[in-house]
Amino acid sequence: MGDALVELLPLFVDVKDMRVLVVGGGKVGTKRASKFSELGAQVTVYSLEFSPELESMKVNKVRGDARELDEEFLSHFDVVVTATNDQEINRKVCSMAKSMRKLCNDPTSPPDSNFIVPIYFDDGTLAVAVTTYGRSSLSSKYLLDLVKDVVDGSDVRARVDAMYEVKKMLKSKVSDPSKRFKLYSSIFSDSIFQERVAKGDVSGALKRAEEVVERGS
Ligand SMILES: C[C@@]1(CC(=O)O)c2cc3[nH]c(cc4nc(cc5[nH]c(cc(n2)[C@H]1CCC(=O)O)[C@@](C)(CC(=O)O)[C@@H]5CCC(=O)O)C(CC(=O)O)=C4CCC(=O)O)c(CCC(=O)O)c3CC(=O)O
Ligand SMILES: NC(=O)C1=CN([C@@H]2O[C@H](COP(=O)(O)OP(=O)(O)OC[C@H]3O[C@@H](n4cnc5c(N)ncnc54)[C@H](O)[C@@H]3O)[C@@H](O)[C@H]2O)C=CC1
Repeated sequence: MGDALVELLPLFVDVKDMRVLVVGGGKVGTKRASKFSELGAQVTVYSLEFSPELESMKVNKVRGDARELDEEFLSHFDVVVTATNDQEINRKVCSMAKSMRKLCNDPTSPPDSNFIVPIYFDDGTLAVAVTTYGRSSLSSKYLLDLVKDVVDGSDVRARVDAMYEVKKMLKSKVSDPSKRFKLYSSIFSDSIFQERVAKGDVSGALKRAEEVVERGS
């Protein structure tokens, strides 16, 4: 586990309207089903038994034995999660899904997955996701908490907000993209701009950015 030579590309994916099959309706299956469902996916849970939360959740439920799943059934889905407590079954279903070029997450065996679900925060301005490739979820959570503290104790959100205003201003004022790209860097590293951002003075920072643009053109 975690030692497999698999390199993964981090992506932030819009799962809205995707068809997601969760095999196994226990604790882990419930977590995955509710996350995908919250984000607008069409979730089907296929399991021998369903947790009480799933019973009351608005997802499709199909009662059945995962040993009987076939390609015809899987062909109706874009994404598969194998979360039974039987590793052998999970591996078989995930392998079938991957051979059909589906995305498959096996939360019981990261090396058998072609995507994993990281721990993350997303406040709408910025998002950070962490994984240890299944080595230790608790350590991933520890790192994410450290990152959250750094974000909260720094001016990074104000920087993002100010630079977003700068981007809108530059796109409307400077038509040459190569000039714009130089200006992003000069503005970002300008000490007066930075001082105003640090004080939370986004409009003052934007004024300074405009001065940098006028000076440079
Ligand atoms: C690879 C991955 C699955 C994937 O591919 O998606 C995976 C794999 C495994 N985790 C296991 C155990 C635990 N998982 C948690 C918790 C979380 N696990 C999550 C993600 C992932 N877990 C994926 C990437 C993880 C990464 O790289 O960091 C989180 C972040 C998100 C989520 O699951 O929704 C959620 C945090 C929620 C929160 O705190 O907010 C806890 C702690 C707890 O329950 O409080 C424990 C017990 C202690 C520990 O392990 O640290 C075991 C069984 C080990 C065994 O059997 O002994 C396996 C399988 C294996 O290792 O074989
Ligand atoms: N990724 C993660 O965060 C974590 C992963 N795990 C691993 O995930 C696995 C599942 O854990 P839990 O959800 O806690 O187990 P659980 O016992 O709560 O749920 C298992 C579910 O699988 C279903 N199932 C079993 N055999 C089946 C079959 N043949 N066909 C259809 N459905 C079947 C059961 O009806 C049940 O709903 C375990 O192997 C565990 O090691 C555990 C904790 C965290």
